Amino acid sequence: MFPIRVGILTVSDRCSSGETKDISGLYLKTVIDNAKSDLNMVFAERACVPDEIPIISKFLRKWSDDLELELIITTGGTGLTSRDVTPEATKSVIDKEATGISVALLQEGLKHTPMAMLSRPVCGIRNKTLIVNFPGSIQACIDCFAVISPVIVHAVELIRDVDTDHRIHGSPSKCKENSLKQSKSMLNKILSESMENSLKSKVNVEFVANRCRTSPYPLVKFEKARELILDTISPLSTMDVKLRDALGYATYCDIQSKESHPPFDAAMKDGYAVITNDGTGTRIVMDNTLAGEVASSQLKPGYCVRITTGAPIPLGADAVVQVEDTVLVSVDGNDMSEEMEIQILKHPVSGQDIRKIGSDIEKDSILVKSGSVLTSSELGLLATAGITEVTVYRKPKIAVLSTGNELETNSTELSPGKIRDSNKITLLSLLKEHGFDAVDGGIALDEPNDILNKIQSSLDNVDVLITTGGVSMGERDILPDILIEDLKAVLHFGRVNMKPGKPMKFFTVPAKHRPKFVFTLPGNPVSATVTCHLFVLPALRALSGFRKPYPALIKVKTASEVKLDERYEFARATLKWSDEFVVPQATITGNQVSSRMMSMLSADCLLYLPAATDKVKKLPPGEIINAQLMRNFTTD
Ligand SMILES: Nc1nc2c(c(=O)[nH]1)N[C@H]1C(S)=C(S)[C@@H](COP(=O)(O)OP(=O)(O)OC[C@H]3O[C@@H](n4cnc5c(N)ncnc54)[C@H](O)[C@@H]3O)O[C@H]1N2
Ligand code: MOO
Ligand SMILES: [Mg+2]
Repeated sequence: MFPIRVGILTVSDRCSSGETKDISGLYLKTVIDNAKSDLNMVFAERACVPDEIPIISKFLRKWSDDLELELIITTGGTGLTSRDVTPEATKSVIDKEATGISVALLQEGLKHTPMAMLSRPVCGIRNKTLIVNFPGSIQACIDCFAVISPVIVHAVELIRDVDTDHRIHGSPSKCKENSLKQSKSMLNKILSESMENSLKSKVNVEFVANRCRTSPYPLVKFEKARELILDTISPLSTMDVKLRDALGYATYCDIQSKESHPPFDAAMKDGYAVITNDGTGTRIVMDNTLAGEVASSQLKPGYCVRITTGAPIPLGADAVVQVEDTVLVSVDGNDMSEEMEIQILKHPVSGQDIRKIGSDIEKDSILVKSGSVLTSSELGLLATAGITEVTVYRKPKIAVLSTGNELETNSTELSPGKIRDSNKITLLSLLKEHGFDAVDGGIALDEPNDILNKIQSSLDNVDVLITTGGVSMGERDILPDILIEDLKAVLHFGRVNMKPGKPMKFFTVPAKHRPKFVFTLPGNPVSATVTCHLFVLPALRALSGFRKPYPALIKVKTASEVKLDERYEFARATLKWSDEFVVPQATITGNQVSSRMMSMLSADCLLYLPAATDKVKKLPPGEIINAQLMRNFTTD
């Protein structure tokens, strides 16, 4: 059958006055344009009219009577407000109602929201034209189009009395589903482009034959790239936080103890506070002091005070004798409720089992240096010394943006040519593992305007943007051009002589208060993860005021021969400790191709493998090299 010509009539006062953009109409047009052959439909007419019955019905009549369109989809004006009159206008022009379609639309809507029951779609036939009412929202249009598209061809054939033995229709085929999925991904583009104030990129992707055939970005050494990043970065502003909110932050200044600890001479044992000169022998128990109390009387010769660990030493006492070195001599009264006399078995030494005031922490001593990361230990120490609030560097706000036309999320089944966006979850989680929260900046299509708008909307809200994909030599690897041409970004380096991660770039983008930092990581999942470890995490630490931004390297021993690459390589390896080895033994995790996340999975560390030279092309087994740990170790 001939393709079905579709008219799209948007009914909305606000759209027709130009107050808002007709996104739903644009979506329906795009879905039809995109899926011509799959759905056997072509876009024919589109208009946007106010919520007025005479105007709506005029268009419906004209498109049916004069243009003889097979299908008219209206969007908008189906609700309950006094201005919603699309169903009335539709009723006024149709000859027959197609109630089943209305029911199907309502059923679909109700799956998503009970609000769908407030829509009053009317579907019917005028002449040979099928007219269907969709609600105005973009989500409703997506859902409703998915519902009607599998039956439309057949419906039109029936309306036109076509010999249906030869009809081109059927159940919703894979092909149709795929077209719809693709249109959904186009929707992102439509939405970002039709947003008010959306930016238009200057980058042109049309003249592909014009592209550079060699990379314009010089290769820099790994160490140089790291240096360029840290030279650009200075810590962000500071803030005062309560101790319990300070975990993982770096201190702005040296922190001094406000108090001595212990704040008094304290017992280190449960026993008796004594006078050393009394030596061994019997003592009268004159008092007792629990931790938290202060003995009321001064100790006299021949007496002792029962004491618990942590309790203040009574005046006059100069040693504590642990209870194990004493025996009971007599009790006070007939029950065992109170000790009267005890015997000291061992001669005490002056100062024995007494923690002197300030022996753990001296008042005014420096407890934590500026730029130290606050872990549980620092926080415990500060709490001990009477610190309740600290000034720390704030951590950067971060967004992670994936780029690529091929990326799909949330679909149970992938469309042809598509893959899942795995970089997003990897990077968000990696950052979190290292104490940095980041937000999802979405997915940008490899389209200049979409990339520009997605970058800009992230940059509006963050200090650091991390992107993946679109930075190598492909015709749609346009991310760097957009940053430079549209956002006036300063490129600090454009390629690094390393494997994986060669096309990684680092930019600063001028902004009102302070520049924003953009790390454009390669799209290959391993390259993105490894460059995040090696460049992004140290940069985030530096921004957060960490005095030591780089992870420490350990020495490891190669388990077998390692072939060296011409680039400095960061191979993923597992580590094995054993009593025979002085250093752990590193075994590379199989194929190290940059797309293979399996190589990261069991890896304990990144091996720092030097680049091959004319003389050295491989490392023998047992060679000692540097490695960066990637996880905490536990054992069974
Ligand atoms: N002619 C040349 N081609 C390539 C070169 C080169 O020097 N000359 N470099 C290669 C290297 S090395 C790398 S690494 C990649 C980097 O490519 P891009 O950063 O431009 O990334 P894309 O082309 O967009 O994607 C590459 C690869 O990764 C997949 N990908 C992208 N995003 C994701 C994601 N979010 N989740 C999962 N997988 C993703 C994408 O589908 C591609 O397969 O370029 C080489 N080419
Ligand atoms: O530099 Mo790429 O990251 O090797 O695959
Ligand atoms: Mg590419």
